[in-house]
Amino acid sequence: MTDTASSKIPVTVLTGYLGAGKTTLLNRILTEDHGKRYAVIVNEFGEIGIDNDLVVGADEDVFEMNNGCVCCTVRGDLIRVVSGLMKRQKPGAPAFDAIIVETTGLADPGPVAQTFFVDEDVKAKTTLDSVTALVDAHHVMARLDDSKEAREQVAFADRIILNKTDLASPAELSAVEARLRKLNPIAPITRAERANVPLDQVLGLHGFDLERILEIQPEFVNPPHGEEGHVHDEHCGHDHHHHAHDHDHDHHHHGHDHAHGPNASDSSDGVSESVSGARGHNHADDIKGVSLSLDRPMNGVKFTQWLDKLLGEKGQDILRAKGIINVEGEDKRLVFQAVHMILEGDLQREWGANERRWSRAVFIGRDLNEAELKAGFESCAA
Ligand SMILES: Nc1nc2c(ncn2[C@@H]2O[C@H](COP(=O)(O)OP(=O)(O)OP(=O)(O)O)[C@@H](O)[C@H]2O)c(=O)[nH]1
Repeated sequence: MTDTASSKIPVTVLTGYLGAGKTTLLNRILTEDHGKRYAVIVNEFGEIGIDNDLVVGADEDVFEMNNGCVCCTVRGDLIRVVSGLMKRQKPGAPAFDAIIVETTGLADPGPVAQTFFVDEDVKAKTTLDSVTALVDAHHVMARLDDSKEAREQVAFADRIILNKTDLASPAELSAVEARLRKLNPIAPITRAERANVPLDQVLGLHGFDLERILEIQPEFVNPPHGEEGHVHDEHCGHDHHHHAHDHDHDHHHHGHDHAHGPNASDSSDGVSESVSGARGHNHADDIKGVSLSLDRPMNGVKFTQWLDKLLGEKGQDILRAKGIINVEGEDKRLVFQAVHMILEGDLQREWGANERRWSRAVFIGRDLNEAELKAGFESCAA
């Protein structure tokens, strides 16, 4: 590949399933004393900006791409944001040393990475440095079983960070590593707690390997179906007669069914584990996000009890929950985070004088009862 990488802005894509530790790593990168300027692009699930607010020093250079359906809209959004960033560059004095893209936990990193090869404008100005996958050592085995996205994220990575090692035994960690190796025999695996990896293992790797990606996704540099330049071939996997590409763009829903080609096939006992059939693209697993908000202050005790009970009862199905709560009588924002039943919460910075003081939360999971969640959330009002 000919690449005048030095003059192009390196892009690091952070991937990894819901709750794996992407934001934790991002915050580490942004707070470390490196004297560099990073532009951050956050792609979040659900229509209420929460991730954006959980990124430290988020005032300036964080760009949000807010969409439920990553696979279809992310490329347009990303091109728009990256092009916008480039306009802020002055000749000879780059405004940014690097761009970091945090993808949603439900995303196949393919379309994001693809953007840097397919769009001419973006291609001319940026270079994909690496795709780094965060893995939750405690939950990943179950997710590799039931989620094609989780498998894709691992398979696609140039580097894997096996995070949350504090939540797994040495034997479990070895078993996880063996499984990751089957999906991705090449990417170095680094163990980490709270994503404490040296930054030189994440940034400036020159690690993106197009050759390898073309083995996993032969369609990688072919613009998607329906876009200019798309070439139909045997990898396309579409049924052109029933072009079942009509997902509803209701942002509460990620349960759309793309029916692009064969479904995931998983053989966990083979030598290598396959991600899916060629370009299989099926999110039929009925995962959806429910966004909740309330302008009235909340009773902190009621809210905590409600959340504990909810996670205790439905934690298996709640893949991820997080929120920022306006607690009555409290000047600080209560931030909570959950991955299944593992809940963390603490009071973080004070509400700003001009900040809208409201509570908001997002729950992502299977079979979520939106009406029940909403009623429960609102019953915590002070
Ligand atoms: N015990 C433990 N918890 C961790 C570790 N790393 C991150 N966490 C916690 O795991 C939760 C999820 O971390 P995030 O960094 O928000 O995960 P994420 O991948 O950005 O999540 P999404 O963007 O929602 O997919 C938070 O509560 C973190 O504090 C770790 O190494 N050990």
